[in-house]
Amino acid sequence: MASADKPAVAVLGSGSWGTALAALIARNGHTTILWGRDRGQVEAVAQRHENPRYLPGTPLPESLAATPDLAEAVAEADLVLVVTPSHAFTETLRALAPHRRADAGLAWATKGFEPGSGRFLHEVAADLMGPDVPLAVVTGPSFAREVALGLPTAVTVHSDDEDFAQTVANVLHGPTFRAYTGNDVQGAELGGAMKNVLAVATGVADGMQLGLNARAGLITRGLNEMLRLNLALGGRVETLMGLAGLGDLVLTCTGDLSRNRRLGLALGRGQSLREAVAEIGQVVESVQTADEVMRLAERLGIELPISALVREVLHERITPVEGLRMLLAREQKPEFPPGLF
Ligand SMILES: NC(=O)C1=CN([C@@H]2O[C@H](COP(=O)(O)OP(=O)(O)OC[C@H]3O[C@@H](n4cnc5c(N)ncnc54)[C@H](OP(=O)(O)O)[C@@H]3O)[C@@H](O)[C@H]2O)C=CC1
Ligand SMILES: O=C(CO)COP(=O)(O)O
Repeated sequence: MASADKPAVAVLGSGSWGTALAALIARNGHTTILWGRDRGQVEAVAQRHENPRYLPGTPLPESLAATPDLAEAVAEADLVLVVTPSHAFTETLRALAPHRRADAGLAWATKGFEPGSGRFLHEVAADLMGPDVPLAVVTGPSFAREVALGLPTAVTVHSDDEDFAQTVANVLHGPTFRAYTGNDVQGAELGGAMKNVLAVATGVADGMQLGLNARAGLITRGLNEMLRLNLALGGRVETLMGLAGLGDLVLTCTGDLSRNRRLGLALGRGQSLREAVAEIGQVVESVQTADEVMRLAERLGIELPISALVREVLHERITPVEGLRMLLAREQKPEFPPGLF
C-alpha cells in the first residue's frame, strides 16, 4: 500500500522503457503496477518476472505487478507514469482520464511530439488532464537495458511544480539511479525529441564510414540546432547543456543500443527505411519526430540543416550520399553568429 514517503505508482506501457522504469520503481520499494495492452506480455511480467519481447533475459522484481486492465492499474496509484511511444500518448491519456484518482499526479518518460498536431506532450497532458493535475517529464541519457541491469544512470525530472518534480525524482532515485530536478518542461522535452533525429544523422555518417571527425562535427552542430530552436521558443540554454540535451545527444549518437542511431547506421549502409525499422522491431521515434521538429522550425523561421536532411533521408526523398553532399556544400559562416546566445 502507498505511504506518504512511498507513493504507489502505475506505469503505463510495457515496452522496454516502461518495463525498466517499473522494475526500478518496484526495487525502490514502491507498490508498482505495470499496464500493457498485450495480455501475453503482461502475464509474463507478472508470473515469470520477465519481459521476453522487450527485455529478454533480464530478471524483473517479484514485487512488480502487471495487468492488461487500465482501470485496475491506476485505481490505487498516487502517481501515473506514462511510457507509451509518442504516437500512443494522446490515446493513453484519453483512456486514463476516467479511471485515474483525482489527486494522482501524472509524469511521462515518452520522447517526441503528438504526431500530426506537433504539440509538445506537456500541452497534450495539460489539455486532457486539466489545470489541477501536477505534471512532470522524465528524460535524459538512459538506455532501458542498462537501467534494467542496474547500471549507473542519471536522468532529470522537469515540472512547473517544484514539489512534484521532487516527488517523481524521489520515486526514481536509488543506489545506481540518480534523478535530478528542474523546471524547464518544454526545453527538456525538446532535447529528448531532437536527439532522436540527430542520432539518425550520426548513425548515417557512421554507416557510411565517414569517420570520427564527422561524428563529432555532427553532434556539435546538432547541439547547436537544439539550442537555436529552443531559444526561438523562449527556452533556456542550460537545460540543453545538461542531461536532457547534451547528455542524451551524446548517448544516442554514440551508443549502439540506440534504435535511432541503428536506423541511421542501416540507412547509411544502404538499407531501406522499411527493412531497417522492421529489423529493429521497437519504436524508432525519429521517423515521426523529424517531421514535427521541422514543422516547428519552419513555423519559427529557424534553419536546421542537419535535421532537415534527416527528414529528407527518412522520407527517402534523397539518399544519404546526396545529403552529405548538400551538407558539405553549405556556405561558410561564423560558428556563433553575433547575438545568437
Ligand atoms: N527504450 C529506451 O531506452 C528509452 C525509451 N524512451 C522513450 O520511451 C517511449 C517508449 O519507448 P520504448 O518502451 O523504448 O518502446 P518499445 O518499442 O520498447 O515498446 C513500445 C511499447 O508501447 C506499446 N504500445 C505501442 N502502441 C501502443 C498503444 N497504442 N497503446 C498502448 N501501448 C502501445 C507496445 O505494445 P505492443 O508490444 O503491444 O506493440 C510496447 O509495449 C518512447 O517515446 C521512447 O523514446 C526514453 C528513454 C529510454
Ligand atoms: O532515449 C533513449 C536513451 O536516452 C533511447 O534511445 P533510442 O530510442 O534511440 O533507443
